[in-house]
Amino acid sequence: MMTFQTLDDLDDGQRVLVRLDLNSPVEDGTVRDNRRFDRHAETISELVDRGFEVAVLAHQGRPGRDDFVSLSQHADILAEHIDHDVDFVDETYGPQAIHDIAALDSGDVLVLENTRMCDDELPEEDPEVKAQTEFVQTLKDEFDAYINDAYSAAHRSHASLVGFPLVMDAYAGRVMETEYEANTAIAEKEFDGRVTMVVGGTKATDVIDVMTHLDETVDDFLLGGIAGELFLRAAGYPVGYDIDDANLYDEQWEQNSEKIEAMLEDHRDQITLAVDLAYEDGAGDRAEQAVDDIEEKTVSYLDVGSETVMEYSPVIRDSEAVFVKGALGMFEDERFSVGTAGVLEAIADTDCFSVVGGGDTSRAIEMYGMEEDEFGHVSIAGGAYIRALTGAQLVGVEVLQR
Ligand SMILES: Nc1ncnc2c1ncn2[C@@H]1O[C@H](COP(=O)(O)OP(=O)(O)O)[C@@H](O)[C@H]1O
Ligand SMILES: O=C(OP(=O)(O)O)[C@H](O)COP(=O)(O)O
Repeated sequence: MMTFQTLDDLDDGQRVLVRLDLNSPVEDGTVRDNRRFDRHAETISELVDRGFEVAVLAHQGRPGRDDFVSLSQHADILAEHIDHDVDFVDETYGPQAIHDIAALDSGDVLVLENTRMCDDELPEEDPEVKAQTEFVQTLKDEFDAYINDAYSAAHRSHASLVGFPLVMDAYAGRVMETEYEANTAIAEKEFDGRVTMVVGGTKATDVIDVMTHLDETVDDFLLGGIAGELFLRAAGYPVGYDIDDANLYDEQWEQNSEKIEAMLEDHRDQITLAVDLAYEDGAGDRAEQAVDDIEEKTVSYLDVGSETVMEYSPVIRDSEAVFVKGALGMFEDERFSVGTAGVLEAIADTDCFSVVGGGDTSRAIEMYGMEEDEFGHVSIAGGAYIRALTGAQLVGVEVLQR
């Protein structure tokens, strides 16, 4: 199955450029530790132990969003996970970065600044185009090899993910190897019984794209989060648009409304929408409202309601396989964890085969007292894993396999 080179094929002690996915939740400017650090720490520790000189590339957030911050905090969190010094430079490939890279010694680790702060990183373009960018052309000469460990970002055709393998010796890191193996095997599985997909989170565009390709594999889509509200909007409810200065709904509605309307038209019997939603009332408490009673959206809905969880749980109990992508609510705040924790508990209580994906969503497992081994596979990938479920190749994996 696997045709890329791995760390087993690489001689020790070389100068390596390693792409990780450290994209993390950011709350009031503070980067929250999560499973991605844990997993990538294994790759970095192995490289340190084998005497490599290591420079790390990673992204954080998207330009224009609150989570678009520097990687300086990530360097500190990574250092704690590998129990070893990690340096940081606030450039990705400028003169200071090149100076610090040149000064690396055996076993040193240097995190370079957020790749999305470079003009060349975005937007998505062909690997051949990305390989010719100044970003890739400048860094390629500083290293003996490129290692991609960022399976969870491998669905993006960005310079740091697809440019380097075309111009350097390229290898898969340990996370890339294990996530690729697990997710490819899952995509090939066949289930006799009901297959359910729980769809939530903030990245509606990713999930809607994939839903349109999974309509023959998945029997029931249970919706929540931002995607769920957009589907409610398409079904005629007055929700699913931005109020205040939020930027979660309208842009994604513009991009996806036709697809959502077509999904509802062609597959209404496979799609279950929330029957109630939760919001913060004037006293700061959780309040719930039936969607049928909403006349106008005057509050931000931050979770699905308890009635919805009661409707989703029996569907999960009757399923042979359940795939989760994205949280049903803002579970980081306990008041709005009812949907996400309720659905995960229903999965943990049954014998079904399950996959929980997403850097953010998988955090809810520990936060609400569940264990990883109550689920079939907990992936640190969200969008990449559901795309892999469709059988599609991920561009970042494809270039490693050339
Ligand atoms: N209604 C909502 N309003 C605001 N944020 C939400 C809502 N529902 C879910 N979220 C947020 O979605 C995040 C997960 O989104 P996403 O990035 O798509 O999933 P993942 O990281 O699991 O792939 C969670 O951190 C959660 O707070
Ligand atoms: O967090 C990520 O994806 P995910 O939320 O689907 O798990 C990846 O780092 C990709 O980030 P992006 O969706 O901003 O390109």
